[in-house]
Amino acid sequence: MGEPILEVKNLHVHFETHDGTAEVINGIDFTIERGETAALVGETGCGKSVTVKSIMGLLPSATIPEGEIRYKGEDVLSLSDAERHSRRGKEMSMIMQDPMTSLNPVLTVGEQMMDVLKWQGRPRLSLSKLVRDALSTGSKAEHRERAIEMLGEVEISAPERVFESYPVELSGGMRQRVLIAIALLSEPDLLIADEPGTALDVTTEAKVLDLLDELVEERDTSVLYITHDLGVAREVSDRINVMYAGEIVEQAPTADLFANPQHPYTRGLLESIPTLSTGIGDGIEGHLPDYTDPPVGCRFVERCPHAEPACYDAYPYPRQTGSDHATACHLFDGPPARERHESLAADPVDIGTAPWLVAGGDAPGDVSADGGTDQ
Ligand SMILES: Nc1ncnc2c1ncn2[C@@H]1O[C@H](COP(=O)(O)OP(=O)(O)OP(=O)(O)O)[C@@H](O)[C@H]1O
Repeated sequence: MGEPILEVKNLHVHFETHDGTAEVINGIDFTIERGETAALVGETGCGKSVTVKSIMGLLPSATIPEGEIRYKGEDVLSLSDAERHSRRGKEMSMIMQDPMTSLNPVLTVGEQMMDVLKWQGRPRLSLSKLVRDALSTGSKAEHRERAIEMLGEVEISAPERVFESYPVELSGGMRQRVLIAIALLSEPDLLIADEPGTALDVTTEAKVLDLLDELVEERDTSVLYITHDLGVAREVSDRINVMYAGEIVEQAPTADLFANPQHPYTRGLLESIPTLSTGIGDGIEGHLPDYTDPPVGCRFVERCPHAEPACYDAYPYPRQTGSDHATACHLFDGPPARERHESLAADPVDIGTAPWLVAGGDAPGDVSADGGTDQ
């Protein structure tokens, strides 16, 4: 195992709502190694953005009753706002989902990039430090040159013109490239990419994803990639964490996850990947549970075709189901995949073997090697 850059351990994130406490993130664990691209995959509303905003410290309305987030070994939850702010941008950077709302419409691209270069890594409201730093962080002309160079690196063909443009004057693909340029300006060690191609058409999305892949590979940047699409995760990531209703239900290296998908939810997501022949996937029937009143056992229980009574009552603690594969489902047995956290500790429950592992069993769908299902 390589050196971890980010470790999330037993993270719980709650929100107070009119209907009570929403227990959105329920004890997740995952690690990203240096230079690795990890994906967090799950359908809309399953808690991907809440997870990454917790890592970035961008959720002032949330409480974190338990858990740790370690960046380069440092416990970021114990840092002050100023200390976290100083790591954002410089150490960790984020590309948001929607390029139109992530860019400020009243500032030119150049003004927004210059702001990043001027403010990167500086704690807010520290005037004395600002004055000291002003002497050592490079001139306006140098910042301009660096920003235009970065626009060239994201393959914008007229970088000087785009530097002077307002976001509304650019196409969706150009705006997304600008966001990538801004996120990489400070050469962060960890980049969080929250569905960076979602707002684009399929061809432009593919180009933007390829470009991002190249840029992070050149820089050896670690990436946490957020997507609802397992097909996209397979293209971009070394390791996949499958998330359902605020829990990580399966994690494995990408090739292993596709060769041997285990959790019924993962298999459902695989069946949802559009196939070449039909152009559509089957989707998974049903809805996410209410976060203010989640099931005490498995959160997927109401949608699972293999649910047994025990699944309603017993929390499926993640088990080591392969040398580097973990699954949180009572159909899979194995040693605990992680340290047993008091609040979630559970004894194994025997509900038998996954039907698709039994010869002639009732498989939920034949997952073909290319990730789609044979129709
Ligand atoms: N500030 C908040 N207050 C209350 N609930 C919130 C808040 N932010 C997010 N949530 C809830 O947390 C749940 C998970 O949301 P989240 O945005 O993380 O999902 P997601 O997996 O990123 O979905 P998408 O792919 O649509 O962005 C949702 O039910 C959402 O309503």
